[in-house]
Amino acid sequence: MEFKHRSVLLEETIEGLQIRKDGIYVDGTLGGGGHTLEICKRLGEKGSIVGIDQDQAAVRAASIRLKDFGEKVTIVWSNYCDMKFVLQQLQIDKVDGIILDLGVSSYQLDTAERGFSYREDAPLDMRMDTRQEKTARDIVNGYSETELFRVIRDYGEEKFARNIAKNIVERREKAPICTTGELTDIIRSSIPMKFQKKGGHPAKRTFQAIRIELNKELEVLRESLDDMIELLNPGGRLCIITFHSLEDRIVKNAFRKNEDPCICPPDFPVCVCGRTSRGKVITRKPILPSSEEMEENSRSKSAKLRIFQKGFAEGA
Ligand SMILES: C[S@@+](CC[C@H](N)C(=O)[O-])C[C@H]1O[C@@H](n2cnc3c(N)ncnc32)[C@H](O)[C@@H]1O
Repeated sequence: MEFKHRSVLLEETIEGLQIRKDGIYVDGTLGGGGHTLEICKRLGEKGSIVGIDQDQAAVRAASIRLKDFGEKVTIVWSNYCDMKFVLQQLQIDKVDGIILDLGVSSYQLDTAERGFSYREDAPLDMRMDTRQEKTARDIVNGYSETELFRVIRDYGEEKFARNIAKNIVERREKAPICTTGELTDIIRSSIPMKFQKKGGHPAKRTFQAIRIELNKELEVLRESLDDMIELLNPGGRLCIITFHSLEDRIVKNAFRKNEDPCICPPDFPVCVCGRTSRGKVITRKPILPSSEEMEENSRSKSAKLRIFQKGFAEGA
């Protein structure tokens, strides 16, 4: 199947990165290589980019799409939480810009057998990295009712999480739940009809929740942001596109924390507040897609871009 994905907030992100011709950049969520391609076009002879994705299909597709840029691009099949290690292996100490365009690609959603979509019947999988053993099927059939409730409520912000968790547990007592179609039927039967007409497909929030839990999307993001800021050269920028409020909150708070200066009294011998201003937040309010983009690409509707710039002096 052809790798189809329309890059979101493309111009805004490229502008936000303030690309230097001789700079080194990292795309931590390479996908189809849409953002990386635009960065490559703006790089001079000495500039380069490292593209990372944990999905092998994305790595393959981007390698083909970006082949004309030769050694300017290095593509790595990895998780962006290992960015520091990946760069160490490539003998790169600091970079001039990092981009993350979070979530799933259209290719992942539209490839039925990957099991991300509630629109088609396929095995319950949802792994971004197929080297991982655990799948969505293990969560649906293995988590306790309380754990399922927590995941669906917290990561899906689903009003009917309790009902859905209860019905999953009831159904799997008869036979394991193996397909996206079976799960979608259970979700439908757990949400009162009048609520199914609002807020998109009734299974959307529960599928999102299980995907986030399985791929540890929020933990990985939370634990990687400080490292990424650390990896930037002075003046370097971190641009992050999020697709739901849970991700956006993590990014917003991490950026703020890295902007706030130390608040310890000046006579304290060591810092106890744990804050050191490492730069500034460029986007007080997130950048949103234009109405034209939202109209042309419905997947962009929930996108938000936030930008952080590394300071020229630590603690400044
Ligand atoms: C929205 S797509 C990126 C699309 C890309 N910017 C483009 O324009 O073609 C998100 C990609 O990030 C990857 N991804 C998500 N979380 C990741 C992680 N923690 N580490 C590496 N890749 C990740 C997914 O596999 C997916 O291919």
